[in-house]
Amino acid sequence: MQDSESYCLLKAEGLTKAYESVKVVDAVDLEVKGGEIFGFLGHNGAGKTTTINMMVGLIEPTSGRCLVNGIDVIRKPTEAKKLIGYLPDGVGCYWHMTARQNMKYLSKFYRSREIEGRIDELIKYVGLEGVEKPVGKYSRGMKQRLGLALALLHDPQVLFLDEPTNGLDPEGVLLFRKIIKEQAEAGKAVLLSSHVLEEVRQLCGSIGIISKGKIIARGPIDEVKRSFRPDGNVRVRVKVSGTMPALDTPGIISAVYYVDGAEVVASEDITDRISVELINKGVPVRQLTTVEASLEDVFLGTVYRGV
Ligand SMILES: Nc1ncnc2c1ncn2[C@@H]1O[C@H](COP(=O)(O)OP(=O)(O)OP(=O)(O)O)[C@@H](O)[C@H]1O
Repeated sequence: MQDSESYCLLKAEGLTKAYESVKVVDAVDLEVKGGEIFGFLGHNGAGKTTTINMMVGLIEPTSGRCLVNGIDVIRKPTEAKKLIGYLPDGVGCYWHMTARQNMKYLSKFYRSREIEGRIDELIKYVGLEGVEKPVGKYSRGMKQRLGLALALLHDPQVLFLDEPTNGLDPEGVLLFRKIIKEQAEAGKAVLLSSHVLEEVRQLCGSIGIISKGKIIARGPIDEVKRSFRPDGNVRVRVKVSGTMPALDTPGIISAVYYVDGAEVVASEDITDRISVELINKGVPVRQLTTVEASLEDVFLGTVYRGV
C-alpha cells in the first residue's frame, strides 16, 4: 500500500467550466498530497467555489477531470464521495432536526454502524455538546460547526473546506484551525479556501491563487513569495557596523541610505556582489538579505495588479 502522506490524494487536471461559452474556470491543475493543507485563494468571483464544486462532483466540468485517490469523481461518483468530505459555504441540512438527528440521517446513507457510532464523539469534537435545539435555531457559527461534523462523519481522506471559519467566534476559529491541523496530521489531504491570509499562513504549506478562473500562482508558500517580483526587481536589505558607504555594485536601480544601512532595489539578486564590495571597503556586514514579499503582497499583487 502507498503511504498517503507522500501520495497525491487530490488531483485536478485541466478542470474547466464554461457557462454559455464563458469560461469561469479555465484549465485548473492542482495536486494535494496526504498530510497537506493546500490554501486556495482568490478574490470574490474568481472561480474558487465552481472549482471546488467540480472537484467534489457537484458540477460536471466542461472539460478536465478530478481524481480523489485515483478515482474520477464524475465517472465513479459513489466510490469518490466515500472519500470526500465537503464543508460548503452555507451548510445544507434539515432545519427542524437537531445536529444529532441530522448526522444520524446522513449516516444511514453510508450503511455503517461504525459511522453512526462516531456521532457523539464528533458533536463534542466541534463544540456542539449539549446543544439539543433544532438546527433552524442555530447561529451561523453553530451551523458551521455542524457542517464540519457532517463533513467529517465518514472519516474522509480528502477534505474540502470553503471559508470554514467564516462566522465563527474567536474560540470557534481556534478550534477549527486545531481540527484542520489534526485532520492533516492524520494523513488527509485538505483543500482550504479562505480569504483570511493569516489563517492560510498558519495552516497551509502550499497555496494556489486563482484569478478570472485561472491559476496564476501555485506552490509552497515560501517559494511563491520568493518568486514574486511585481516589477521584476529584487529588494536587498543591508546593515553594517559603523557608517554605510555609498554602493557602486552593478545592478543597483535605486537605494535608500540611512546611517548604518540601506534598502536597495536591484535588477537581480546582488547580495554576493554587495558583500564583496563592503569587504573591499573594510566595512563589517551585520545583515545582508533579500526582502521577501508578504503573502498580502503576493495576493494583492497577483490578483489585483494582474501580475
Ligand atoms: N451557474 C452559473 N451560471 C453562470 N455563471 C456562474 C454560475 N456559477 C458561477 N458563475 C460565475 O462564475 C464566476 C466564479 O464564481 P465562483 O462562485 O466560483 O467564485 P468564488 O471565487 O467562489 O467567489 P466568492 O469568493 O465570492 O465565493 C463568477 O463570475 C460567477 O458569477
